[in-house]
Amino acid sequence: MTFKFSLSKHYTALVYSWLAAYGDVEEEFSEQFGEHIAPQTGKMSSAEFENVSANFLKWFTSQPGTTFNPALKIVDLRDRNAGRGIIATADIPPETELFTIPRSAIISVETSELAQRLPELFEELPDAETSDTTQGNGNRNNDNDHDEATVDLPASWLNLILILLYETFHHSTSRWAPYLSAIPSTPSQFDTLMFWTQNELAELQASVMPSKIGKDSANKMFRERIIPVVKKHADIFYPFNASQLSDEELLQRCHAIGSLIMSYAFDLQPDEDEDAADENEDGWVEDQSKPSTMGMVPMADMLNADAEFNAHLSHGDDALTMTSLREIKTGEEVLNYYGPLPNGELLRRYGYTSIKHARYDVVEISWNLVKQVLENGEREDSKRNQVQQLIAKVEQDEDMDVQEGFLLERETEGPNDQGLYDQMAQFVKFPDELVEAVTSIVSELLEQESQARPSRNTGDEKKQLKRRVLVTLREITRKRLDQYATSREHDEEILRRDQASRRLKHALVVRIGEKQLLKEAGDWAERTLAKYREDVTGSNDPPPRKKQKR
Ligand SMILES: C[S@@+](CC[C@H](N)C(=O)[O-])C[C@H]1O[C@@H](n2cnc3c(N)ncnc32)[C@H](O)[C@@H]1O
Repeated sequence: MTFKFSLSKHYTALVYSWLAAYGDVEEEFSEQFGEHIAPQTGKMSSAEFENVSANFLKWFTSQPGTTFNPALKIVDLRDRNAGRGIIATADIPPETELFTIPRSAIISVETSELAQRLPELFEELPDAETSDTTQGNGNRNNDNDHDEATVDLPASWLNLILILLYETFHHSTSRWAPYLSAIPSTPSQFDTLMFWTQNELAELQASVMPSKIGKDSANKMFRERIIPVVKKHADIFYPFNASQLSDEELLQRCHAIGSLIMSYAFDLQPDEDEDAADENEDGWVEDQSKPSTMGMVPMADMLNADAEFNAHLSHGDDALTMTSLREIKTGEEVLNYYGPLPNGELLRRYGYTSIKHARYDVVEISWNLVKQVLENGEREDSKRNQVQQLIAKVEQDEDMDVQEGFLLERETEGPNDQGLYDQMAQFVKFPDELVEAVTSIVSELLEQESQARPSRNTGDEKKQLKRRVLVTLREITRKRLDQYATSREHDEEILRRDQASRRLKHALVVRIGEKQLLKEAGDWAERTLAKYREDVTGSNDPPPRKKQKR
């Protein structure tokens, strides 16, 4: 069986890591556009909510070529902050067709009225250069310095933003009206990091996630590449006689639509039997060399998701089909998969966290922190000078590329073909590049020491080196943990009390996950060190220390 990796959401997620961005947009949607904006699901009564779901389902099933398994039901999951979702109302066997969406029902360049009215727009937009991406799992030079991610959107993104601006401006006459009413459209409906206040973001403590939001460059992008297009073609974008939005209002509309695309849109791959994607040994297709267009896929985006999931979307020539991967029991939620994302990234892109995604948590270690630990490891000035010289040498070594920083992560396999995991994720090693850089510096230091005091040579230089490297790595995890204002235990206690706001809970899950990973990395260094401790004597290994945090 061949899966598209992350069931297509992966590309969306990657693309959005270019966008990575949204201003602290207050909810200021103009009254004049109220009629075009879907009601806020958060504030809707249950009856209204059900009504919107029912209208959407009726519209969906009336589209030529759609199917919807009668053992499914769209439900209100707002009591657990999960919006709409789909559950099974009867046991569903594996490999059962859940629903089918013909390509003609998807909102994309192929189906868009805007693309028919202004075809030149969709030929004009060149792909933006992706000079600095902020991909979630990539290494990045960051010392919790909160530098801003820069943003460049590929054409498929810009195209879909224009198309959705058009459709939402023309909501009441859009052929997707009942669908547009069922998906979010205002900033207050998103919990993605773009819409968090500074105080809320501060709850992420030393996580690098706030630095990845990139709202300034998103603003720039919208101002330069979207707003001028809408203004130039105002007669087409706005319904007849409708008043036009100010630049600020348009900017806010772009932010909401950008967030919608980030958390709802799919990349529309060609028929998966035809394309040339690379399939790995587990049957997961990990990359698409050239993702084609992006689209909003009604019903497929009503599914919530988790790291363990039970449904898969396949891309056929004429239609996309959602299929069960294993038995889905009565009452169980049908779940999609957004990819191997750490909770920080899940929160940034999708506005929620899940304990099952903790296996993918990561912690970034900046080169600055590594330097600090190496320098502080030496008490004498002369030795510190030596270390600084060695650090400078490593920094000039292009092969090492240390400025990018390093990523701590666990070893973990992907989900199996039932959407489950066969093994636990485990921390098994520090990043090779980090070990290499530290080893290169420590080995030269030891060499200099042994030349200065040949009488102290033990003949066990290799073990000595290994040990000093491990001590440094352990110290790096401690210093990185110190950058967080509170202890993991303290955070867990707040979560346990269950009185935190929704966003604080998400922040807690992210920072607890990162602290937990740092603990596992430190414990791993400690355990490995124990193997060498008895053999080697005479080092400046600082004694284990306990620092109390609140
Ligand atoms: C494609 S939509 C899924 C449908 C969505 N629940 C709705 O009401 O329209 C993706 C969004 O659903 C929410 N979501 C998805 N999976 C979730 C989960 N496991 N728990 C909570 N919220 C989830 C997040 O807000 C995410 O941005």
